Amino acid sequence: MSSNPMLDTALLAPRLLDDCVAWASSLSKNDIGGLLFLVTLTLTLWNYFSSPKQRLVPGIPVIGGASKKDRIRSRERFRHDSKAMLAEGYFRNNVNGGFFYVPSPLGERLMLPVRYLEDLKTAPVDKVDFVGTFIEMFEGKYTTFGSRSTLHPRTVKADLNQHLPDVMMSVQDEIVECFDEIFPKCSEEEWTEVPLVDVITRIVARVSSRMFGGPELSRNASWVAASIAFAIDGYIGAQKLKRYPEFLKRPAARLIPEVRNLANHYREAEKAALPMLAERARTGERPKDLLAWMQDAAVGEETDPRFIAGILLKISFAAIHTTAAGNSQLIFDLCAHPDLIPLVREEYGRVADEDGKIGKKGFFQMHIMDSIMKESQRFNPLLLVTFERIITEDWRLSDGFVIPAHTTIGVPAQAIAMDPKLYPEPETFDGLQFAKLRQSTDDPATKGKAQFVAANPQSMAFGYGRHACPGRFFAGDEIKAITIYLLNNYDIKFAEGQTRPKSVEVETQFLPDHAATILCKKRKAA
Ligand code: HEM
Repeated sequence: MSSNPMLDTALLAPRLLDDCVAWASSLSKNDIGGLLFLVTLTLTLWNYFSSPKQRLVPGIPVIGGASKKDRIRSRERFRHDSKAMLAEGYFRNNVNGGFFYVPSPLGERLMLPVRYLEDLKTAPVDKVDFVGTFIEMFEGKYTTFGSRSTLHPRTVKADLNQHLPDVMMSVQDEIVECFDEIFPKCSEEEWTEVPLVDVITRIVARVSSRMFGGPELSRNASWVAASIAFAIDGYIGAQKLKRYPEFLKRPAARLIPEVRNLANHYREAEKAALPMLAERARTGERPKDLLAWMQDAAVGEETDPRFIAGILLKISFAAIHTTAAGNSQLIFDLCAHPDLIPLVREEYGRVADEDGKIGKKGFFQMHIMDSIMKESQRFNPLLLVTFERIITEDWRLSDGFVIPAHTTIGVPAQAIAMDPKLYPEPETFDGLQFAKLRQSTDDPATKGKAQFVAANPQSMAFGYGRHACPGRFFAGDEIKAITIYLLNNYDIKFAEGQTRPKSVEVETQFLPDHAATILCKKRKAA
């Protein structure tokens, strides 16, 4: 035998192959079934043992029990009963500042007491990884979800927020057109049943597109449809992929229709954005929209127009279904508490400009609407857990506690919002409580904390720190503008005997019920 191992393998390979072919042709059907099973098992085990493993910190309570069997059961339970599990963990362990693990299909997530947020809020992104949680949740390796580019958060923070008053003027024009074209036709006499979440999602997609690329983009029906479908296909595609072991996900992704559709959505985004970018580059025209700000702020690979078109889809994922969910929940709450509706209409009368539009000051002065939005979000936030991050290296907190590498951390945002230490009667819906708080104090910090857009350890719906949602100021004004247009032009209510639709739990997500409807009637012109 040669002493060169490479050569040995090369010499052996053809014989091995011949032997294998001879052996395989001698196998019966049953043998082949057994062989396939063995190969799958080996690859699954290899995949299991070769992927980074989470280490649990001893002594930290695990919701549902710490034994392997309990954890496997609890991981399944988390798919549809996450809210109760998180509340159990928070109220049993966290009130006095304890950590707890909540098992989930992704593994045991470590829920942190909020006092550690200060230690982590500006941690380096390669060690305390925000985008990684998206990539995991939405199978980003195969769906492209979860971009590490900072172009969109950068421009939303620096440009959109600065130009918000101008943007909101054209957004309000878009809302009028949207209701004309999208909202079901209603009469002044009869109540019409409206599938709320679907209608609001289509309106929010159009309105957001106006902010992304002006009327040219918002009137592009193919783009608007792609921006809605991108999130839905990505979400369903990711759920389907999760059924496969890691080594089978790539081939499976090629067969799952929703994942395959994503390429069409990218094509649609390019078809819409590339001519606009080219025209703007040619003329030097700079309208006040996200596309123009991204074109100006792009550096390096970000300057590729196809890259910008892709980011446009990713920002629509961050902006559309999130805002539509919040807006739908608010409208459900207004139907459940109809006494609040005249107060909102009166407030609008006080703050609106002469032309009926709401300006920068007007949006800020809508304390009643803002308060109801915050209360609605306290009960039904989009996410039960926020501040989700993957710890990539052992991370020592200021008091010496070490979070082991490969741990997904988070904060049980919705459970915190139900803490009687923070809210005197947490289970009672009081739409005006934040407006009263703002009125009752001169302290700017307390007034600030009572706002819908506040992001602090008591109000975690928009996350916290370095990655706290930069789009929340736009989302807040957008929800106000859409809701006030609805209330000014329609009466709304639930059908006789209908109760407030319950939100649907899907792991950490808490989604408005898509099947729920409300009744609408056109208001008589004054
Ligand atoms: C009510 C609607 C919305 C909700 C509930 C929401 C919620 C969130 C949450 C929880 C985060 C993660 C924060 C963290 O973990 O610390 C986030 C991040 C983000 N959101 Fe929103 N969001 C909403 C609307 C929007 C809108 C309208 C935009 C765009 C205009 C937007 C753009 C973003 C971006 C770009 C990030 C990532 C920030 C980063 O990478 O640093 N969001 N959002």
